Amino acid sequence: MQSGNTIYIAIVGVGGVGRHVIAQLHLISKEYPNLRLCHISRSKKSLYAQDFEQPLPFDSWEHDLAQTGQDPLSLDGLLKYLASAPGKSVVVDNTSSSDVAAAYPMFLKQGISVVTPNKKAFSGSLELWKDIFNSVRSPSNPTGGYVYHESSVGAGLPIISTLKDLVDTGDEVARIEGVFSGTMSFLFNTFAPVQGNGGVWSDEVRRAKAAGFTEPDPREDLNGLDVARKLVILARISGLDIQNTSSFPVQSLIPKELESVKSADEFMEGLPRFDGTMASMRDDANAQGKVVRFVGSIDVKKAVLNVGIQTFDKSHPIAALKGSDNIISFYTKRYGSNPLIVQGGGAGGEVTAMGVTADLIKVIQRLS
Ligand SMILES: NC(=O)C1=CN([C@@H]2O[C@H](COP(=O)(O)OP(=O)(O)OC[C@H]3O[C@@H](n4cnc5c(N)ncnc54)[C@H](OP(=O)(O)O)[C@@H]3O)[C@@H](O)[C@H]2O)C=CC1
Ligand SMILES: N[C@@H](CC=O)C(=O)O
Repeated sequence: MQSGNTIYIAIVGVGGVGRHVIAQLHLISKEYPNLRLCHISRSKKSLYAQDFEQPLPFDSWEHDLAQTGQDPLSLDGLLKYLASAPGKSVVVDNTSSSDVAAAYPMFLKQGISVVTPNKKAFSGSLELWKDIFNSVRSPSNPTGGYVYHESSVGAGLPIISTLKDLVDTGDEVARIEGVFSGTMSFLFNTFAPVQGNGGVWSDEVRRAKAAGFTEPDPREDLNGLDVARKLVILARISGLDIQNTSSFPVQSLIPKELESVKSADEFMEGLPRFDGTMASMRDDANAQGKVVRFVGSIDVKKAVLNVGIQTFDKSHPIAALKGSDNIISFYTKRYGSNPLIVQGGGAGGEVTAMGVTADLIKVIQRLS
């Protein structure tokens, strides 16, 4: 028999991030013996512990999912299943699905906590944002679940927690700016390096996808929306009521001619035709001793957000980034003209899963 203190974990999505979350849960399971893996799903298959007595294995799940996986439960079905658990439960959403994101209030209202790197809920409609945070456990709502989404901005980097700490302790955040996309960082660092020749744009996009930096559909990175989503999340935490990603200018790097192609594969096939355009932009900047980089900024005081390409002197810290690094600067009243800066790998399965697992540990500690 499991005690009421047992915490049941349902993993939704086992791609680049989700599989590392399970591996990291395996690592921490000795420290948290009350943790049970009860459900694992991908888009077309799922596994679940029928009666909660036999938890799913942390090691052989992939084989079991392939061999004995069943049709996934609907989101309502997952809610009913978790609500019947003989203990507390947490949904870990490792998808980029808007449908799963829209279901967070439903889970939270039933006392089921949510941990996720998925940006869709927090950057979607302001109504959904409010519904989520009104459903979270609080003194006035003691039956709600907890929600944590650190990895929705900066992967495993402490961006959301840092901003929340600044806001909660009464600092005045004036401006947040930097490189918010691991994919864009990798692309521009390799395609337009400070020294030496850069690569070919479409080849670098393929490499970013193969490294697990891009969104499931890399057009979501190249169209600027991934960065725009992150800015919406940070702006809302800073106190701005941003309606959605259409509320401010977002520069897209999707060539006009490829805007209407249906699949990501078709897009990748067409992309090499535009390598020359990207190379000209790089070479123009280089001729002025500069490099191009894809950045975002939030002027919190003026409620102005911007996403797009800018040129930087080769000596600028943004020009010197390596790999998939993000660099995010918080200008606040307390920090004055020397911003608080967070920098490091901003994409990839393992580092993103670290942020998710760390959030999960916070939930486990609060529920235990
Ligand atoms: N990769 C990164 O560096 C970072 C990613 N993130 C976020 O993490 C999330 C996951 O990214 P990543 O792992 O790279 O993406 P992947 O495409 O590698 O994995 C997505 C997983 O979600 C599954 N899935 C999709 N829709 C559903 C659904 N409705 N129900 C159940 N499973 C579903 C997919 O199923 P199937 O296997 O069948 O395709 C797949 O297993 C995204 O929201 C992304 O924005 C955040 C920060 C960094
Ligand atoms: N595709 C995203 C993944 C993390 O959010 C990125 O490249 O930053």
